[in-house]
Amino acid sequence: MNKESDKRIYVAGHRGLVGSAIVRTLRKRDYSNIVTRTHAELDLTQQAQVRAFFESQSIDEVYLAAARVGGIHANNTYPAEFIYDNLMIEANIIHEAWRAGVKKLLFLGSSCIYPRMAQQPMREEYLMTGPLEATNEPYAIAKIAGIKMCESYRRQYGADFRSVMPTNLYGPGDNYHPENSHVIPALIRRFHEAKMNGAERVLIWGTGTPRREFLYVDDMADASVHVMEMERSIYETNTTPMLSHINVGTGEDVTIREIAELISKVVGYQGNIEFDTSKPDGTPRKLMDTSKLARLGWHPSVSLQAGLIETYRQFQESVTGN
Ligand SMILES: NC(=O)C1=CN([C@@H]2O[C@H](COP(=O)(O)OP(=O)(O)OC[C@H]3O[C@@H](n4cnc5c(N)ncnc54)[C@H](OP(=O)(O)O)[C@@H]3O)[C@@H](O)[C@H]2O)C=CC1
Ligand SMILES: C[C@H]1O[C@H](OP(=O)(O)OP(=O)(O)OC[C@H]2O[C@@H](n3cnc4c(=O)[nH]c(N)nc43)[C@H](O)[C@@H]2O)[C@@H](O)[C@@H](O)C1=O
Repeated sequence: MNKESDKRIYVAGHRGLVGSAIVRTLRKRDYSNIVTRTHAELDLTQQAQVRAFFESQSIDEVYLAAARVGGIHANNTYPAEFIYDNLMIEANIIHEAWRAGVKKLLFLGSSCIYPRMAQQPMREEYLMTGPLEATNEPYAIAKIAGIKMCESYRRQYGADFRSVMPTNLYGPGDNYHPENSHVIPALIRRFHEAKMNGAERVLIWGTGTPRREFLYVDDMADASVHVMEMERSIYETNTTPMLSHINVGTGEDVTIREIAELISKVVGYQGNIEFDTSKPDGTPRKLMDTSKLARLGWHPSVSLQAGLIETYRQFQESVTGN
């Protein structure tokens, strides 16, 4: 290998929201040797397939952005798939990457690892200090297992396996399924369809009072590469062997009512917004304390309004074709 940018980097989940943004970011930074496999080519829940992949590919670094992902309804309806798939994907990739001598790995967790009623903003050390939110507990338990696997392989084997905890993400390439998606893509689609059909009202799930922190996916990809490019000694000085993850977010949150109003404006919908309180609210608030990553030199660059405008533009282009 002649130079840094030639190293073989495997991006797991490269067709997803975050994986595709990580690939875009790596290419922009002139990394030329990016390895990808579709779900059909490599089922990451299958250990034998994952072992054969790592044994044959001489991978230097891994971004682990493959996972079973969904919004509040999907997490609540398919808990078995959310815990099983995520545990298997993480266990297979982390273990087989270590066996094959991968030099560096980044695991993507989620802000739902923190206790439901955690003090706000949530600092990295609040992990496992209280009960989790019920609607996504199985997914959160799998994500906590991923963090602990990275810590364990670092402690026992000296593997340079790192973890970042993203807040709620959105952006081009999201999943726009009407029920199983996250709130931003769900509402972009609902407001867009209401505008096209001249509907008088749009229903928003829950009370509208929960607060969420939203980060544009290209910022997330940039933060991921920032954490991977950091010197090992800097990562280790800023984490501990038993608490080695780093939060990624904007440090600001809005209510679901506010995000609904903003999306309706961006889409240009003129009707009414109403709330369906038979649907769950989930965690009342999950605002990240992002001061650690800020001290390490990373800051978000895309505002919520600018990110929503670009996301809606791409939704119209790629999903609806108008
Ligand atoms: N979106 C968000 O708001 C947040 C996401 N995260 C985390 O970021 C990471 C990326 O999420 P995101 O990009 O949103 O998710 P997506 O669902 O958009 O992408 C996940 C990718 O993983 C692939 N995948 C899933 N299961 C398998 C499997 N068994 N074998 C091979 N590939 C598989 C999917 O392929 P296919 O579609 O073909 O199955 C898809 O390309 C995840 O770890 C997630 O937990 C964290 C916080 C918030
Ligand atoms: C990233 C994160 O995503 C999930 O957690 P969540 O933060 O609850 O994510 P959500 O985007 O689905 O909902 C946010 C809020 O928005 C409200 N809401 C209104 N109307 C719609 C709506 O139409 N769809 C959805 N999905 N939510 C809606 C909804 O009731 C809730 O109050 C985790 O399971 C887990 O996967 C995880 O880590």
